[in-house]
Amino acid sequence: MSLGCYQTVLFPTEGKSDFSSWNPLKNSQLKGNKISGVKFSNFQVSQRRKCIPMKLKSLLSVDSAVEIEGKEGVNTGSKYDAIVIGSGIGGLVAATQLAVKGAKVLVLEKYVIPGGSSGYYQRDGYTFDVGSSVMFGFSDKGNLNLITQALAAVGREMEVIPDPTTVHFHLPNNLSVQVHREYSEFINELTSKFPHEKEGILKFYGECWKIFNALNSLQLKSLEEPIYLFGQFFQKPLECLTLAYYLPQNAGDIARKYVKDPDLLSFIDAECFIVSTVNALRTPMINAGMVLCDRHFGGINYPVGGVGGIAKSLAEGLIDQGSEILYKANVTNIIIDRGKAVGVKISDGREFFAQTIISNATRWDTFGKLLKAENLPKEEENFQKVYVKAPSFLSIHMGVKADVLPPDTDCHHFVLEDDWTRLEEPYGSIFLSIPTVLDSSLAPKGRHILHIFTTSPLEDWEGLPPKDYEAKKELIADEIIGRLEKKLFPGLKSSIVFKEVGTPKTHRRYLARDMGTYGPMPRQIPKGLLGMPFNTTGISGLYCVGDSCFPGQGVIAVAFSGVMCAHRVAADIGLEKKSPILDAALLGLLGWLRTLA
Ligand SMILES: NC(=O)c1ccc[n+]([C@@H]2O[C@H](COP(=O)([O-])OP(=O)(O)OC[C@H]3O[C@@H](n4cnc5c(N)ncnc54)[C@H](O)[C@@H]3O)[C@@H](O)[C@H]2O)c1
Ligand SMILES: CC(C)=CCC/C(C)=C/C=C/C(C)=C/C=C/C(C)=C/C=C/C=C(C)/C=C/C=C(C)/C=C/C=C(\C)CCC=C(C)C
Repeated sequence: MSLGCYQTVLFPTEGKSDFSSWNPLKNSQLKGNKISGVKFSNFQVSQRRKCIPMKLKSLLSVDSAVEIEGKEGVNTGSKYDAIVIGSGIGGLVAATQLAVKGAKVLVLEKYVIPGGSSGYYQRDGYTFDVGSSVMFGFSDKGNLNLITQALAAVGREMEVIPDPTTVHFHLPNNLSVQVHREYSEFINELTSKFPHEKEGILKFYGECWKIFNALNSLQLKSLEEPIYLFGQFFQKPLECLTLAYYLPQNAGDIARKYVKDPDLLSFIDAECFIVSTVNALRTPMINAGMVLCDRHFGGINYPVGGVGGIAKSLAEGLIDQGSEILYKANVTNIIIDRGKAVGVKISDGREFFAQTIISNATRWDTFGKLLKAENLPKEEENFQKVYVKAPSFLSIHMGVKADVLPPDTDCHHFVLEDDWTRLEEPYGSIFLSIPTVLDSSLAPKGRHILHIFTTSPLEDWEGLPPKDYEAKKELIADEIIGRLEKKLFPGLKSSIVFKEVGTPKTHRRYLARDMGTYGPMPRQIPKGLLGMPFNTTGISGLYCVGDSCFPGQGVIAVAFSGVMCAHRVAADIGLEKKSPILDAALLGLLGWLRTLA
């Protein structure tokens, strides 16, 4: 089965390459501005693979993007309906949703391929996901399969491989829990470890299902658009009231209503930490409900060929709709005219203008770098009071000899060996994904990919001379790998055939995220999702999309923020119904509610 084409893209790690001299296409088959040849992989169907009937239409060739780079196709003087700064999944979903509503959109991306933290890179026959490989919202059922829906909106489908186990936890006191795809199997496994808490387990996860079912019954659009929101309240009053009830609540408080065992509460903390980088007491209950159930409802599904295919397909679909993407376009300023955002300037001096500007950069980057920090709107001040930047990550991408993994090894692991208090500490918890367990085509024959990551603050890596920086990378990576060798895979170190380490500086540089942050996290105990801003900002014509918008971190979460953003922008530029009076009332109400957080 042919897979489509891959361009070899390098994702150099800090200290190895200089960005200005970096030629990302040097290993590809590019000639001039065109891809002249592509690499097709033949698939070995993994035994665990059971494809959901979605056919892979294409993984994008980047021809169109490269042509745009040749300046054809982009009308720098003309007005677009929207300019999107950044092509992370949030930005791409906003852009494609707007394009299918009839808007003319220009996406400006600093890097050479789309996707941001959902991008990919290739080395020595391996295709590595830059970030996580745990894909929620990628099934063929319900209303919450937002990744599937975003692709379908622009006529794209991807073949996916169902993951039988979302994650295998390896926790203190030798607690090992596999989160099976089948809900009943997961509950059986958890209650077998905590038989005295069976009722509490059923009640806590039962509340998660109440939220999930309410969410899954709604048509998801902008919660900042009153005609839609009131319409949903009218059509589904119970479901909307359920969501309104849980909106200001956190998962940890609800867990404590039913569960007393401290190890079980710590397990629920670990469940939440994976999706919010904070413990359950600080994780909004709506987000917990969403992810702790979607993994059983639609299941976790891995895209054949790697996560990078999602962004590539969206970018291709966007261009099909008559909109445009310009790569290596580093936006340095948002242009404001009489208080309204009207355009952007990129680092080579070119300016582009549009009716609306949508920033997929983080709010810290948008309001700290692309706009002058002294003009920080009140709303943003409030956001920065309630949310801080989550730490960045140290990531290790490795190729290993396949025989080091025992048969039936799960794809995703979370490791915290001895001490629950280290859960949120830097280098405390280890995330491990082995996507080749599901899709063997991502690595050369007889090899597996191990993608290991752990939280790490940027401060740990600043100010080091290059030699010390390299030595520190080796030292910390060696320690993390050693822990995995001891806990999971004896002989791991000697099985390594490829290894590349990325630090928070790498994340900052190549994902253009302030401090290399993973996303926003609440400064203290939040009021659930109440304080999380939506897409409009204090500046007319300027919108934000991505993980510093409601509902926060996560690929599916930023996809939802993209859907919401496109709807709100479409209403504001006349492509969807709008009521100025109701708008003013709802936006005022939402602004006031956020001040309560
Ligand atoms: N790190 C991980 O492990 C990982 C992996 C996959 C997904 N995720 C999830 O994805 C979420 C982030 O998605 P997202 O859509 O918000 O953003 P993103 O950070 O993935 O993408 C933002 C994009 O904007 C571009 N950009 C930023 N500033 C720019 C500028 N000034 N000019 C031009 N381009 C610019 C970046 O290059 C990047 O491509 C995270 O919350 C995380 O949960 C994380
Ligand atoms: C006032 C008002 C407006 C109100 C009204 C009421 C209502 C109606 C409401 C509504 C609401 C809604 C609709 C909401 C929604 C929500 C959602 C959709 C959410 C979502 C979420 C999601 C999330 C959070 C996700 C996340 C995820 C993540 C982060 C992931 C990650 C992963 C990783 C890191 C990986 C791991 C790995 C290993 C283990 C290896």
